[in-house]
Amino acid sequence: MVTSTAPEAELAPIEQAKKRAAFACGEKYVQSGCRLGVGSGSTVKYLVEYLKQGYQNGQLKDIICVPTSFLTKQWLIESGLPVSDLDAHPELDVCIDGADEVDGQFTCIKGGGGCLAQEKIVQTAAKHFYVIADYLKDSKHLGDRYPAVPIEVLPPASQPLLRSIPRAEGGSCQLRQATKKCGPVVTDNGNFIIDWQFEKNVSGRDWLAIQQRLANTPGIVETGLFIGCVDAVFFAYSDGSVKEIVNTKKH
Ligand SMILES: O=C[C@H](O)[C@H](O)[C@H](O)COP(=O)(O)O
Repeated sequence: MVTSTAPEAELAPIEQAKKRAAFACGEKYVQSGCRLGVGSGSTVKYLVEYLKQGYQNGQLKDIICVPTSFLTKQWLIESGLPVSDLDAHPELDVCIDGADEVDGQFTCIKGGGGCLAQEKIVQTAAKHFYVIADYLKDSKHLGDRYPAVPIEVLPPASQPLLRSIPRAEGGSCQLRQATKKCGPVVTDNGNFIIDWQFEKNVSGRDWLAIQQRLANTPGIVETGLFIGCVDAVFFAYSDGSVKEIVNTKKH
């Protein structure tokens, strides 16, 4: 078992939860020789810390890390971990990523940090997909915790899509704006993000059908809906416990 050397007591409770989820998942599903997709976001940062410790102390040998974003790639490089890509390693053993929300059917919303298209590509290349999350992401119904589905779009399609998505699916759409730059957020792929605020409390919503309609719409690159792909979620709770919830439908 790889142990943490970071002063966990100094972390805020929510950060402690993220770290526990990441370390628990790493301990169970990352072994020497693993070809690993490494997701994006603040929870994944702790996974990178876990990998760094294991790699440096020799408990994780010959691992290959395929990042899902520019920032994750930088973290991996700074940590001295072996970084590759899908050109060199098109098939991965495992992908581990965070999420903005995970519902009772293991459907996830991702992309709150603007990363979703590369995440989905890397996830799809992996045999197994594990989500690491703190207790704020655990929901019964999608939308209980996170208010919108991020959608990556080609810039020339953004204005028509801001109108056509709510017309077709209800709710409302906003072009995500940058905070320290004038204008919209630009993704790692040079695209924009539309946040689709869907209507809440719609019973029996078919997320798969919605995903398929959106994915078939010209100009939409990918959505932050991850459906039917999660093997297990590691939720870390405020009492310090971590629970692995296995998706029995995938096993
Ligand atoms: O765009 C970002 C990614 O989809 C993240 O995995 C997701 O937003 C969760 O990030 P965090 O661990 O920071 O809550």
